[in-house]
Amino acid sequence: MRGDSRRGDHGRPPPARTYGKQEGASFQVIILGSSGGPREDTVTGLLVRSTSSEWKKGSVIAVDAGAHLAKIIRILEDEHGLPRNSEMVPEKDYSRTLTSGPFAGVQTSSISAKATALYIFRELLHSFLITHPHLDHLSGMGINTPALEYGREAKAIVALPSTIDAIKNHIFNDVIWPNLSDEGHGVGFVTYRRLIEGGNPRLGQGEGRGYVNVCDGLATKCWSVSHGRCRRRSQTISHQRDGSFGFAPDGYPFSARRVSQMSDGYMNAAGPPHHASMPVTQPAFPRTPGAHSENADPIIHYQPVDSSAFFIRNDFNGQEIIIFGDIEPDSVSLHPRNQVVWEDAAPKIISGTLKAMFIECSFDDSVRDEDLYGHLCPRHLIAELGVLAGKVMTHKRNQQGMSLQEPPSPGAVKKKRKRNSEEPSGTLAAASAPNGSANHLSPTSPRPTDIPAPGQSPARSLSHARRTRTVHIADGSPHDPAKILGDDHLRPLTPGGSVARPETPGRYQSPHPAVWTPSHLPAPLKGLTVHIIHVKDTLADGPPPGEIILKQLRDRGTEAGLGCEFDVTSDGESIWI
Ligand SMILES: Nc1ncnc2c1ncn2[C@@H]1O[C@@H]2COP(=O)(O)O[C@H]2[C@H]1O
Repeated sequence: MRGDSRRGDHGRPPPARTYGKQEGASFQVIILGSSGGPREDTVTGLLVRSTSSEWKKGSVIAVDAGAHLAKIIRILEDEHGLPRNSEMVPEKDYSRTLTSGPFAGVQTSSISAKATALYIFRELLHSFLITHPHLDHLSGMGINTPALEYGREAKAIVALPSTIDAIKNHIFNDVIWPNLSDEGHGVGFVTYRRLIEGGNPRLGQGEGRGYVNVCDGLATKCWSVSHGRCRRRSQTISHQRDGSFGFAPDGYPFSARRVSQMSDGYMNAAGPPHHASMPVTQPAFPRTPGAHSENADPIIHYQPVDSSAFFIRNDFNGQEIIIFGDIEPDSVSLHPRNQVVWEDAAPKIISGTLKAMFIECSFDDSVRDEDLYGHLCPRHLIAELGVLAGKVMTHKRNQQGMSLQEPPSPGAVKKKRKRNSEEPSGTLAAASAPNGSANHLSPTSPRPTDIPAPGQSPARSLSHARRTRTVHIADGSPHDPAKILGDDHLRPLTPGGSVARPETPGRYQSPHPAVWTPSHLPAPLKGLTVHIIHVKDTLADGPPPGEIILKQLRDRGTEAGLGCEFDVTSDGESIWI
Protein backbone atom coordinates (compact mmCIF):
# COMPACT_ATOMS: atom_id res chain seq x y z
CA MET A 1 0.00 0.00 0.00
CA ARG A 2 1.17 3.45 -0.80
CA GLY A 3 1.12 4.66 2.81
CA ASP A 4 3.63 2.12 3.98
CA SER A 5 5.85 2.10 0.95
CA ARG A 6 6.50 5.77 1.66
CA ARG A 7 8.41 5.02 4.85
CA GLY A 8 12.00 4.66 3.77
CA ASP A 9 15.13 3.96 5.74
CA HIS A 10 15.98 7.60 6.37
CA GLY A 11 14.15 9.96 8.70
CA ARG A 12 10.52 10.98 8.60
CA PRO A 13 8.34 9.88 5.73
CA PRO A 14 7.00 12.49 3.34
CA PRO A 15 3.62 13.92 4.33
CA ALA A 16 0.63 11.63 3.86
CA ARG A 17 -1.55 12.27 0.87
CA THR A 18 -4.51 14.58 0.95
CA TYR A 19 -7.37 13.97 -1.45
CA GLY A 20 -9.91 16.64 -2.30
CA LYS A 21 -10.21 20.17 -1.04
CA GLN A 22 -10.99 21.20 2.47
CA GLU A 23 -12.85 24.30 1.31
CA GLY A 24 -16.45 23.44 0.69
CA ALA A 25 -16.06 19.85 1.93
CA SER A 26 -18.81 18.21 3.97
CA PHE A 27 -16.78 15.32 5.36
CA GLN A 28 -13.26 14.61 6.42
CA VAL A 29 -12.24 10.96 6.31
CA ILE A 30 -8.89 9.95 7.81
CA ILE A 31 -7.57 6.57 6.73
CA LEU A 32 -6.02 4.80 9.70
CA GLY A 33 -5.76 1.45 7.97
CA SER A 34 -6.18 1.00 4.24
CA SER A 35 -5.45 -2.69 3.77
CA GLY A 36 -7.16 -6.02 4.21
CA GLY A 37 -4.01 -7.54 5.72
CA PRO A 38 -2.07 -9.68 6.05
CA ARG A 39 -0.05 -7.03 7.95
CA GLU A 40 -1.78 -6.36 11.23
CA ASP A 41 -0.75 -2.69 11.45
CA THR A 42 -2.53 -1.48 8.32
CA VAL A 43 -5.87 -3.28 8.58
CA THR A 44 -9.12 -1.44 7.98
CA GLY A 45 -9.94 1.60 10.05
CA LEU A 46 -11.35 5.04 9.17
CA LEU A 47 -12.25 8.16 11.09
CA VAL A 48 -15.12 10.28 9.81
CA ARG A 49 -16.31 13.70 10.89
CA SER A 50 -18.58 16.38 9.59
CA THR A 51 -16.70 19.50 8.60
CA SER A 52 -19.75 21.47 9.67
CA SER A 53 -18.78 20.91 13.27
CA GLU A 54 -15.47 21.69 14.93
CA TRP A 55 -13.20 19.06 16.45
CA LYS A 56 -14.96 18.80 19.75
CA LYS A 57 -16.24 16.22 22.18
CA GLY A 58 -18.11 13.47 20.38
CA SER A 59 -17.53 14.92 16.91
CA VAL A 60 -15.82 11.92 15.28
CA ILE A 61 -16.78 8.35 14.50
CA ALA A 62 -14.62 5.38 13.65
CA VAL A 63 -15.86 3.14 10.86
CA ASP A 64 -14.19 -0.19 11.53
CA ALA A 65 -11.21 -0.20 13.81
CA GLY A 66 -8.71 -2.84 12.80
CA ALA A 67 -6.07 -0.13 12.92
CA HIS A 68 -6.93 2.61 15.40
CA LEU A 69 -5.07 4.15 18.34
CA ALA A 70 -1.55 3.18 17.28
CA LYS A 71 -2.13 4.75 13.88
CA ILE A 72 -3.48 7.96 15.42
CA ILE A 73 -0.26 8.15 17.48
CA ARG A 74 1.80 7.53 14.34
CA ILE A 75 -0.01 10.27 12.40
CA LEU A 76 0.49 12.74 15.24
CA GLU A 77 4.20 11.98 15.22
CA ASP A 78 4.72 11.89 11.47
CA GLU A 79 2.30 14.53 10.24
CA HIS A 80 2.12 16.90 13.18
CA GLY A 81 5.64 16.53 14.53
CA LEU A 82 4.58 15.68 18.09
CA PRO A 83 7.07 13.75 20.17
CA ARG A 84 5.94 10.19 20.83
CA ASN A 85 6.48 10.60 24.58
CA SER A 86 6.97 13.54 26.88
CA GLU A 87 8.68 13.33 30.21
CA MET A 88 7.40 16.80 30.96
CA VAL A 89 3.91 17.16 32.34
CA PRO A 90 2.11 20.10 30.68
CA GLU A 91 1.39 23.23 32.70
CA LYS A 92 -2.14 23.53 33.99
CA ASP A 93 -3.27 25.99 31.31
CA TYR A 94 -1.18 24.52 28.48
CA SER A 95 -3.08 24.32 25.22
CA ARG A 96 -2.18 24.20 21.56
CA THR A 97 -4.04 23.81 18.32
CA LEU A 98 -2.64 21.35 15.80
CA THR A 99 -1.95 22.70 12.35
CA SER A 100 -1.48 21.34 8.82
CA GLY A 101 -2.12 17.63 8.94
CA PRO A 102 -5.06 15.24 9.25
CA PHE A 103 -5.80 16.48 12.77
CA ALA A 104 -5.36 20.18 12.00
CA GLY A 105 -7.74 22.11 14.22
CA VAL A 106 -7.62 19.72 17.18
CA GLN A 107 -7.07 21.67 20.36
CA THR A 108 -5.05 19.71 22.88
CA SER A 109 -3.64 20.26 26.34
CA SER A 110 -1.19 17.37 25.91
CA ILE A 111 2.39 17.48 24.70
CA SER A 112 3.10 14.05 23.29
CA ALA A 113 1.61 12.15 20.39
CA LYS A 114 0.37 9.36 22.62
CA ALA A 115 -1.33 11.65 25.15
CA THR A 116 -2.95 13.63 22.32
CA ALA A 117 -4.08 10.40 20.66
CA LEU A 118 -5.62 9.28 23.93
CA TYR A 119 -7.53 12.57 24.11
CA ILE A 120 -8.80 12.09 20.56
CA PHE A 121 -9.78 8.52 21.33
CA ARG A 122 -11.42 9.18 24.67
CA GLU A 123 -13.00 12.56 24.17
CA LEU A 124 -13.44 13.37 20.48
CA LEU A 125 -14.42 9.91 19.26
CA HIS A 126 -18.09 9.22 19.81
CA SER A 127 -18.65 5.72 18.51
CA PHE A 128 -17.39 2.78 16.50
CA LEU A 129 -19.45 1.75 13.48
CA ILE A 130 -18.46 -1.84 12.77
CA THR A 131 -19.27 -3.34 9.38
CA HIS A 132 -18.69 -6.96 10.39
CA PRO A 133 -16.98 -8.82 13.17
CA HIS A 134 -13.83 -10.03 11.41
CA LEU A 135 -10.63 -9.32 13.31
CA ASP A 136 -9.12 -7.07 10.69
CA HIS A 137 -12.08 -4.71 11.23
CA LEU A 138 -12.17 -4.58 15.01
CA SER A 139 -8.92 -5.80 16.54
CA GLY A 140 -7.75 -2.25 17.30
CA MET A 141 -11.03 -1.44 18.96
CA GLY A 142 -10.75 -4.47 21.24
CA ILE A 143 -7.16 -3.85 22.25
CA ASN A 144 -7.76 -0.11 22.73
CA THR A 145 -10.90 -0.42 24.85
CA PRO A 146 -9.15 -0.63 28.27
CA ALA A 147 -7.91 2.92 27.62
CA LEU A 148 -11.49 4.05 28.14
CA GLU A 149 -11.24 3.20 31.82
CA TYR A 150 -11.08 6.77 33.00
CA GLY A 151 -13.42 8.12 30.35
CA ARG A 152 -16.77 9.44 31.43
CA GLU A 153 -19.17 7.51 29.28
CA ALA A 154 -19.42 4.25 27.43
CA LYS A 155 -18.37 4.46 23.83
CA ALA A 156 -21.02 3.10 21.48
CA ILE A 157 -20.42 0.14 19.20
CA VAL A 158 -22.95 0.74 16.45
CA ALA A 159 -23.74 -2.16 14.13
CA LEU A 160 -26.37 -4.53 12.83
CA PRO A 161 -27.61 -7.02 15.43
CA SER A 162 -25.69 -9.95 13.89
CA THR A 163 -22.42 -8.04 14.22
CA ILE A 164 -23.20 -7.00 17.78
CA ASP A 165 -24.07 -10.61 18.66
CA ALA A 166 -20.74 -11.77 17.29
CA ILE A 167 -18.77 -9.09 19.15
CA LYS A 168 -20.66 -9.84 22.33
CA ASN A 169 -20.27 -13.61 22.09
CA HIS A 170 -16.81 -13.85 20.59
CA ILE A 171 -14.81 -10.79 21.61
CA PHE A 172 -16.04 -9.26 24.87
CA ASN A 173 -16.83 -12.66 26.34
CA ASP A 174 -14.30 -12.97 29.16
CA VAL A 175 -12.49 -15.61 27.12
CA ILE A 176 -11.01 -13.90 24.09
CA TRP A 177 -11.10 -10.51 25.82
CA PRO A 178 -12.56 -9.22 29.11
CA ASN A 179 -16.18 -8.24 28.96
CA LEU A 180 -15.72 -4.49 28.85
CA SER A 181 -19.23 -3.97 27.51
CA ASP A 182 -22.29 -2.99 29.48
CA GLU A 183 -24.17 -6.22 28.83
CA GLY A 184 -23.76 -9.62 30.49
CA HIS A 185 -22.33 -8.17 33.72
CA GLY A 186 -19.49 -6.39 31.90
CA VAL A 187 -17.75 -3.29 33.18
CA GLY A 188 -19.38 -0.88 30.73
CA PHE A 189 -16.59 0.83 28.80
CA VAL A 190 -18.51 0.21 25.61
CA THR A 191 -22.23 -0.02 24.97
CA TYR A 192 -23.94 -1.89 22.14
CA ARG A 193 -26.21 -0.02 19.79
CA ARG A 194 -28.15 -2.26 17.43
CA LEU A 195 -29.22 -0.76 14.14
CA ILE A 196 -32.34 -1.60 12.21
CA GLU A 197 -31.36 -2.67 8.74
CA GLY A 198 -32.42 -0.10 6.15
CA GLY A 199 -32.91 2.52 8.84
CA ASN A 200 -35.52 3.24 11.46
CA PRO A 201 -38.51 4.70 9.60
CA ARG A 202 -39.79 6.28 12.78
CA LEU A 203 -36.72 8.48 13.09
CA GLY A 204 -35.79 11.52 11.05
CA GLN A 205 -37.72 13.23 8.34
CA GLY A 206 -37.51 14.08 4.67
CA GLU A 207 -34.33 12.81 3.02
CA GLY A 208 -32.93 12.01 6.46
CA ARG A 209 -35.76 9.66 7.41
CA GLY A 210 -34.51 6.41 8.90
CA TYR A 211 -31.06 7.76 9.70
CA VAL A 212 -29.97 7.58 13.32
CA ASN A 213 -27.57 9.99 14.95
CA VAL A 214 -24.06 8.64 15.57
CA CYS A 215 -22.23 11.78 16.62
CA ASP A 216 -22.49 15.51 16.43
CA GLY A 217 -23.63 16.26 12.88
CA LEU A 218 -23.52 12.70 11.49
CA ALA A 219 -26.29 10.14 11.12
CA THR A 220 -26.27 6.68 9.59
CA LYS A 221 -28.39 4.10 7.85
CA CYS A 222 -27.07 0.59 7.37
CA TRP A 223 -27.73 -2.18 4.84
CA SER A 224 -26.64 -5.75 5.22
CA VAL A 225 -24.47 -7.13 2.40
CA SER A 226 -22.76 -10.47 1.79
CA HIS A 227 -19.11 -11.24 2.43
CA GLY A 228 -18.86 -14.80 1.15
CA ARG A 229 -20.26 -17.83 2.82
CA CYS A 230 -19.40 -20.08 5.67
CA ARG A 231 -20.32 -23.60 6.48
CA ARG A 232 -21.65 -24.86 9.72
CA ARG A 233 -22.10 -28.38 10.92
CA SER A 234 -25.67 -29.49 11.51
CA GLN A 235 -24.88 -30.23 15.16
CA THR A 236 -24.43 -26.53 15.81
CA ILE A 237 -27.46 -25.33 13.93
CA SER A 238 -29.75 -25.32 16.96
CA HIS A 239 -27.81 -22.54 18.64
CA GLN A 240 -28.19 -20.34 15.60
CA ARG A 241 -31.94 -20.26 15.89
CA ASP A 242 -31.81 -18.40 19.16
CA GLY A 243 -29.74 -15.71 17.59
CA SER A 244 -26.43 -16.36 19.25
CA PHE A 245 -23.64 -16.92 16.82
CA GLY A 246 -20.93 -19.42 17.38
CA PHE A 247 -21.59 -21.12 20.69
CA ALA A 248 -23.16 -24.55 20.86
CA PRO A 249 -25.88 -25.02 23.49
CA ASP A 250 -23.35 -26.45 25.92
CA GLY A 251 -21.27 -23.32 25.56
CA TYR A 252 -18.46 -25.03 23.69
CA PRO A 253 -17.18 -22.84 20.87
CA PHE A 254 -17.13 -24.47 17.46
CA SER A 255 -14.82 -23.67 14.63
CA ALA A 256 -16.34 -22.20 11.51
CA ARG A 257 -14.08 -22.24 8.48
CA ARG A 258 -14.94 -19.75 5.82
CA VAL A 259 -15.02 -21.31 2.43
CA SER A 260 -15.14 -19.64 -0.88
CA GLN A 261 -17.50 -20.60 -3.61
CA MET A 262 -16.31 -23.78 -5.25
CA SER A 263 -12.87 -23.54 -3.68
CA ASP A 264 -13.16 -26.94 -2.13
CA GLY A 265 -15.45 -28.51 -4.68
CA TYR A 266 -18.48 -28.54 -2.38
CA MET A 267 -19.99 -25.46 -3.79
CA ASN A 268 -20.32 -26.79 -7.30
CA ALA A 269 -23.13 -28.90 -6.01
CA ALA A 270 -24.92 -25.88 -4.62
CA GLY A 271 -25.91 -24.73 -8.08
CA PRO A 272 -26.11 -21.14 -9.15
CA PRO A 273 -26.19 -18.42 -6.54
CA HIS A 274 -29.65 -17.67 -5.29
CA HIS A 275 -31.37 -15.69 -2.58
CA ALA A 276 -31.04 -17.60 0.62
CA SER A 277 -31.99 -16.25 3.96
CA MET A 278 -32.05 -19.88 5.04
CA PRO A 279 -28.91 -21.98 5.07
CA VAL A 280 -28.12 -24.08 2.03
CA THR A 281 -27.64 -27.68 2.99
CA GLN A 282 -25.05 -29.92 1.40
CA PRO A 283 -23.74 -33.35 2.28
CA ALA A 284 -20.20 -33.20 3.60
CA PHE A 285 -18.37 -34.60 0.59
CA PRO A 286 -15.66 -35.52 0.03
CA ARG A 287 -15.22 -37.69 3.05
CA THR A 288 -12.21 -39.65 4.11
CA PRO A 289 -12.75 -43.23 2.94
CA GLY A 290 -13.75 -45.35 5.88
CA ALA A 291 -13.69 -42.48 8.33
CA HIS A 292 -17.47 -42.17 8.71
CA SER A 293 -20.41 -44.29 7.98
CA GLU A 294 -23.00 -42.80 5.64
CA ASN A 295 -25.33 -42.04 8.56
CA ALA A 296 -22.67 -40.41 10.67
CA ASP A 297 -21.89 -37.73 8.07
CA PRO A 298 -22.73 -34.32 9.40
CA ILE A 299 -24.81 -32.12 7.18
CA ILE A 300 -23.00 -29.00 6.05
CA HIS A 301 -25.07 -25.84 6.08
CA TYR A 302 -23.86 -22.89 4.07
CA GLN A 303 -24.72 -19.47 5.28
CA PRO A 304 -23.86 -16.06 3.96
CA VAL A 305 -21.30 -14.15 6.00
CA ASP A 306 -22.94 -10.82 6.79
CA SER A 307 -21.23 -7.51 6.36
CA SER A 308 -22.61 -3.98 6.12
CA ALA A 309 -22.75 -0.83 4.07
CA PHE A 310 -23.13 2.38 6.06
CA PHE A 311 -24.70 5.43 4.48
CA ILE A 312 -23.35 8.33 6.52
CA ARG A 313 -25.14 11.62 6.31
CA ASN A 314 -23.99 15.09 7.19
CA ASP A 315 -27.01 16.35 9.08
CA PHE A 316 -26.19 19.98 8.42
CA ASN A 317 -26.32 19.87 4.63
CA GLY A 318 -27.69 16.44 3.68
CA GLN A 319 -24.51 15.28 1.93
CA GLU A 320 -23.75 11.57 2.20
CA ILE A 321 -20.98 9.03 1.78
CA ILE A 322 -21.17 5.23 1.77
CA ILE A 323 -18.61 3.07 3.54
CA PHE A 324 -18.73 -0.62 2.77
CA GLY A 325 -17.35 -3.45 4.80
CA ASP A 326 -15.99 -6.46 3.00
CA ILE A 327 -18.34 -7.34 0.20
CA GLU A 328 -18.64 -9.90 -2.56
CA PRO A 329 -20.22 -9.51 -5.99
CA ASP A 330 -23.91 -10.30 -6.23
CA SER A 331 -23.04 -12.49 -9.18
CA VAL A 332 -21.27 -15.09 -7.05
CA SER A 333 -23.20 -14.60 -3.84
CA LEU A 334 -25.31 -17.09 -1.95
CA HIS A 335 -27.38 -14.11 -0.83
CA PRO A 336 -27.04 -11.30 -3.39
CA ARG A 337 -28.16 -7.99 -1.92
CA ASN A 338 -25.87 -5.30 -3.28
CA GLN A 339 -28.71 -4.23 -5.57
CA VAL A 340 -30.56 -2.83 -2.57
CA VAL A 341 -27.64 -0.54 -1.76
CA TRP A 342 -27.33 0.58 -5.38
CA GLU A 343 -31.06 1.26 -5.54
CA ASP A 344 -30.79 3.46 -2.47
CA ALA A 345 -27.66 5.20 -3.78
CA ALA A 346 -28.80 5.96 -7.34
CA PRO A 347 -31.13 8.92 -6.63
CA LYS A 348 -28.53 10.42 -4.33
CA ILE A 349 -25.99 10.41 -7.14
CA ILE A 350 -28.46 12.16 -9.40
CA SER A 351 -29.26 14.77 -6.78
CA GLY A 352 -25.55 15.30 -6.07
CA THR A 353 -25.84 14.39 -2.40
CA LEU A 354 -23.62 11.30 -2.80
CA LYS A 355 -20.19 12.16 -4.13
CA ALA A 356 -18.02 9.46 -2.60
CA MET A 357 -18.03 5.86 -1.54
CA PHE A 358 -15.42 3.75 0.18
CA ILE A 359 -15.48 0.20 -1.05
CA GLU A 360 -13.11 -2.67 -0.97
CA CYS A 361 -11.23 -4.11 -3.91
CA SER A 362 -9.10 -6.70 -2.20
CA PHE A 363 -7.42 -8.31 -5.18
CA ASP A 364 -6.37 -7.44 -8.69
CA ASP A 365 -7.97 -9.17 -11.63
CA SER A 366 -5.56 -12.08 -11.63
CA VAL A 367 -7.64 -13.64 -8.84
CA ARG A 368 -9.99 -16.43 -9.83
CA ASP A 369 -13.63 -16.21 -8.78
CA GLU A 370 -13.17 -19.28 -6.62
CA ASP A 371 -10.41 -17.54 -4.65
CA LEU A 372 -12.28 -14.33 -3.88
CA TYR A 373 -13.23 -15.42 -0.32
CA GLY A 374 -16.11 -12.97 -0.32
CA HIS A 375 -14.28 -10.01 -1.82
CA LEU A 376 -14.19 -7.83 -4.92
CA CYS A 377 -11.60 -7.41 -7.65
CA PRO A 378 -11.69 -4.80 -10.43
CA ARG A 379 -13.81 -6.79 -12.92
CA HIS A 380 -16.45 -7.42 -10.27
CA LEU A 381 -16.37 -3.93 -8.82
CA ILE A 382 -16.84 -2.46 -12.28
CA ALA A 383 -19.73 -4.85 -12.88
CA GLU A 384 -21.32 -3.79 -9.58
CA LEU A 385 -20.84 -0.13 -10.46
CA GLY A 386 -22.44 -0.97 -13.79
CA VAL A 387 -25.57 -1.96 -11.90
CA LEU A 388 -25.47 1.32 -10.01
CA ALA A 389 -24.97 3.17 -13.30
CA GLY A 390 -27.99 1.40 -14.76
CA LYS A 391 -30.11 2.42 -11.82
CA VAL A 392 -28.94 6.00 -12.13
CA MET A 393 -29.96 6.01 -15.78
CA THR A 394 -33.32 4.45 -15.02
CA HIS A 395 -34.02 6.98 -12.28
CA LYS A 396 -32.98 9.80 -14.59
CA ARG A 397 -35.29 8.56 -17.32
CA ASN A 398 -38.11 8.18 -14.84
CA GLN A 399 -37.47 11.66 -13.54
CA GLN A 400 -37.58 12.99 -17.06
CA GLY A 401 -40.98 11.35 -17.39
CA MET A 402 -39.86 9.00 -20.12
CA SER A 403 -41.87 5.83 -19.75
CA LEU A 404 -40.59 2.65 -21.32
CA GLN A 405 -42.09 1.87 -24.69
CA GLU A 406 -44.30 -1.14 -25.26
CA PRO A 407 -42.49 -3.99 -26.99
CA PRO A 408 -42.76 -3.48 -30.76
CA SER A 409 -45.00 -5.67 -32.92
CA PRO A 410 -43.36 -8.56 -34.81
CA GLY A 411 -43.70 -6.55 -38.05
CA ALA A 412 -41.93 -3.58 -36.56
CA VAL A 413 -39.22 -5.85 -35.20
CA LYS A 414 -38.64 -7.27 -38.70
CA LYS A 415 -38.38 -3.81 -40.24
CA LYS A 416 -36.07 -2.62 -37.51
CA ARG A 417 -33.88 -5.71 -37.90
CA LYS A 418 -33.45 -4.93 -41.58
CA ARG A 419 -32.59 -1.34 -40.77
CA ASN A 420 -30.18 -2.37 -38.05
CA SER A 421 -28.41 -4.88 -40.27
CA GLU A 422 -27.39 -1.97 -42.43
CA GLU A 423 -25.95 -0.05 -39.49
CA PRO A 424 -22.47 -0.53 -38.06
CA SER A 425 -23.07 -3.23 -35.46
CA GLY A 426 -21.32 -1.49 -32.60
CA THR A 427 -23.80 1.36 -32.58
CA LEU A 428 -26.82 -0.87 -32.11
CA ALA A 429 -26.89 -1.00 -28.36
CA ALA A 430 -26.78 2.73 -28.07
CA ALA A 431 -29.09 3.38 -30.97
CA SER A 432 -31.79 1.14 -29.59
CA ALA A 433 -31.82 2.84 -26.23
CA PRO A 434 -33.71 6.04 -25.63
CA ASN A 435 -31.70 9.16 -26.45
CA GLY A 436 -28.95 7.01 -27.84
CA SER A 437 -27.92 6.18 -24.32
CA ALA A 438 -26.76 2.76 -23.25
CA ASN A 439 -29.06 -0.07 -22.32
CA HIS A 440 -28.61 -1.89 -19.09
CA LEU A 441 -26.69 -4.67 -17.46
CA SER A 442 -26.40 -6.28 -14.07
CA PRO A 443 -23.68 -8.70 -13.10
CA THR A 444 -26.44 -10.98 -11.87
CA SER A 445 -28.22 -10.67 -15.15
CA PRO A 446 -28.09 -12.25 -18.57
CA ARG A 447 -25.21 -11.80 -20.96
CA PRO A 448 -24.79 -8.18 -21.94
CA THR A 449 -25.65 -8.90 -25.51
CA ASP A 450 -28.82 -10.81 -24.64
CA ILE A 451 -30.49 -8.11 -22.64
CA PRO A 452 -33.29 -6.26 -24.29
CA ALA A 453 -32.79 -2.55 -24.23
CA PRO A 454 -35.73 -0.60 -22.88
CA GLY A 455 -38.38 -0.74 -25.53
CA GLN A 456 -36.89 -3.81 -27.15
CA SER A 457 -38.58 -7.18 -27.24
CA PRO A 458 -36.46 -10.04 -25.90
CA ALA A 459 -36.62 -11.74 -29.31
CA ARG A 460 -35.25 -8.70 -31.04
CA SER A 461 -32.64 -8.28 -28.43
CA LEU A 462 -31.46 -11.85 -28.74
CA SER A 463 -31.26 -11.73 -32.47
CA HIS A 464 -29.48 -8.41 -32.33
CA ALA A 465 -27.20 -9.72 -29.63
CA ARG A 466 -26.16 -12.77 -31.58
CA ARG A 467 -25.31 -10.70 -34.61
CA THR A 468 -23.55 -8.06 -32.56
CA ARG A 469 -21.61 -10.65 -30.65
CA THR A 470 -20.50 -12.41 -33.79
CA VAL A 471 -19.28 -9.26 -35.38
CA HIS A 472 -17.80 -7.37 -32.52
CA ILE A 473 -18.53 -8.13 -28.96
CA ALA A 474 -17.66 -11.70 -28.09
CA ASP A 475 -14.19 -11.35 -29.41
CA GLY A 476 -12.55 -12.46 -26.19
CA SER A 477 -10.37 -9.36 -26.28
CA PRO A 478 -9.83 -7.17 -23.27
CA HIS A 479 -12.33 -4.82 -24.92
CA ASP A 480 -15.07 -7.41 -24.81
CA PRO A 481 -17.84 -5.81 -22.72
CA ALA A 482 -18.89 -9.26 -21.63
CA LYS A 483 -15.47 -9.54 -20.02
CA ILE A 484 -15.52 -6.01 -18.65
CA LEU A 485 -18.75 -6.81 -16.93
CA GLY A 486 -17.89 -10.25 -15.69
CA ASP A 487 -19.23 -12.59 -18.34
CA ASP A 488 -17.99 -15.64 -16.47
CA HIS A 489 -20.76 -15.42 -13.92
CA LEU A 490 -23.65 -14.23 -16.02
CA ARG A 491 -26.85 -16.20 -16.10
CA PRO A 492 -27.35 -18.75 -18.86
CA LEU A 493 -30.10 -18.57 -21.41
CA THR A 494 -32.99 -20.97 -21.02
CA PRO A 495 -33.39 -23.56 -23.78
CA GLY A 496 -36.12 -21.43 -25.32
CA GLY A 497 -33.70 -18.57 -25.73
CA SER A 498 -35.26 -16.33 -23.13
CA VAL A 499 -33.15 -15.11 -20.28
CA ALA A 500 -32.97 -17.16 -17.11
CA ARG A 501 -34.09 -14.31 -14.89
CA PRO A 502 -36.68 -11.64 -15.40
CA GLU A 503 -35.11 -8.40 -16.45
CA THR A 504 -34.19 -6.17 -13.56
CA PRO A 505 -34.82 -2.52 -14.21
CA GLY A 506 -31.69 -0.48 -14.05
CA ARG A 507 -29.21 -2.61 -15.94
CA TYR A 508 -26.42 -0.82 -17.59
CA GLN A 509 -24.52 -1.98 -20.63
CA SER A 510 -21.47 -0.12 -21.73
CA PRO A 511 -21.53 0.93 -25.35
CA HIS A 512 -18.98 -0.83 -27.50
CA PRO A 513 -15.56 0.77 -27.08
CA ALA A 514 -14.65 0.19 -30.70
CA VAL A 515 -17.32 2.68 -31.69
CA TRP A 516 -17.72 4.91 -28.65
CA THR A 517 -14.86 7.02 -27.48
CA PRO A 518 -14.85 8.04 -23.81
CA SER A 519 -16.14 11.50 -24.63
CA HIS A 520 -19.27 9.95 -26.14
CA LEU A 521 -20.05 7.71 -23.21
CA PRO A 522 -23.00 8.54 -20.98
CA ALA A 523 -20.90 8.72 -17.76
CA PRO A 524 -23.83 8.09 -15.40
CA LEU A 525 -21.54 8.10 -12.36
CA LYS A 526 -19.85 11.40 -13.13
CA GLY A 527 -19.23 13.32 -9.93
CA LEU A 528 -18.74 10.18 -7.85
CA THR A 529 -15.34 9.18 -6.47
CA VAL A 530 -14.83 5.54 -5.58
CA HIS A 531 -12.19 5.29 -2.85
CA ILE A 532 -10.70 1.83 -2.63
CA ILE A 533 -10.03 0.30 0.77
CA HIS A 534 -9.00 -3.16 1.97
CA VAL A 535 -6.41 -3.91 -0.72
CA LYS A 536 -4.60 -7.07 0.28
CA ASP A 537 -0.86 -6.68 0.33
CA THR A 538 1.02 -9.47 -1.38
CA LEU A 539 4.13 -8.59 0.65
CA ALA A 540 6.08 -9.24 -2.53
CA ASP A 541 8.61 -7.05 -4.26
CA GLY A 542 7.31 -5.23 -7.30
CA PRO A 543 4.57 -2.71 -7.98
CA PRO A 544 2.22 -2.24 -5.02
CA PRO A 545 -1.05 -4.17 -5.48
CA GLY A 546 -3.00 -0.92 -5.07
CA GLU A 547 -1.37 0.54 -8.17
CA ILE A 548 -2.25 -2.48 -10.27
CA ILE A 549 -5.82 -2.41 -9.00
CA LEU A 550 -6.13 1.32 -9.67
CA LYS A 551 -4.99 0.92 -13.25
CA GLN A 552 -7.34 -1.98 -13.87
CA LEU A 553 -10.25 -0.05 -12.38
CA ARG A 554 -9.51 3.05 -14.42
CA ASP A 555 -9.12 1.09 -17.64
CA ARG A 556 -12.29 -0.93 -17.13
CA GLY A 557 -14.22 2.05 -15.80
CA THR A 558 -13.32 4.09 -18.87
CA GLU A 559 -14.22 1.25 -21.20
CA ALA A 560 -17.54 0.80 -19.46
CA GLY A 561 -18.20 4.54 -19.67
CA LEU A 562 -19.06 4.85 -15.99
CA GLY A 563 -17.67 8.33 -15.53
CA CYS A 564 -16.61 7.96 -11.88
CA GLU A 565 -13.15 8.63 -10.48
CA PHE A 566 -11.13 5.96 -8.71
CA ASP A 567 -8.69 6.41 -5.86
CA VAL A 568 -6.80 3.85 -3.85
CA THR A 569 -6.52 5.05 -0.27
CA SER A 570 -3.31 5.01 1.74
CA ASP A 571 -2.57 4.99 5.45
CA GLY A 572 -2.65 8.38 7.13
CA GLU A 573 -4.41 9.98 4.18
CA SER A 574 -6.92 12.73 4.77
CA ILE A 575 -9.81 12.80 2.31
CA TRP A 576 -12.09 15.80 1.96
CA ILE A 577 -15.49 15.20 0.39
N1 LIG B 1 -10.83 -20.73 2.15
C1 LIG B 1 -9.81 -19.89 2.36
N2 LIG B 1 -8.59 -20.20 1.95
C2 LIG B 1 -7.54 -19.34 2.13
N3 LIG B 1 -7.67 -18.14 2.73
C3 LIG B 1 -8.89 -17.76 3.14
C4 LIG B 1 -10.01 -18.62 2.98
N4 LIG B 1 -11.06 -17.99 3.49
C5 LIG B 1 -10.63 -16.80 3.94
N5 LIG B 1 -9.31 -16.67 3.74
C6 LIG B 1 -8.45 -15.53 4.10
O1 LIG B 1 -8.76 -15.13 5.43
C7 LIG B 1 -9.03 -13.74 5.40
C8 LIG B 1 -9.95 -13.24 6.47
O2 LIG B 1 -10.15 -11.85 6.25
P1 LIG B 1 -10.66 -11.36 4.84
O3 LIG B 1 -12.07 -11.78 4.65
O4 LIG B 1 -10.28 -9.96 4.67
O5 LIG B 1 -9.77 -12.19 3.78
C9 LIG B 1 -9.67 -13.54 4.03
C10 LIG B 1 -8.73 -14.33 3.19
O6 LIG B 1 -7.55 -13.62 2.97
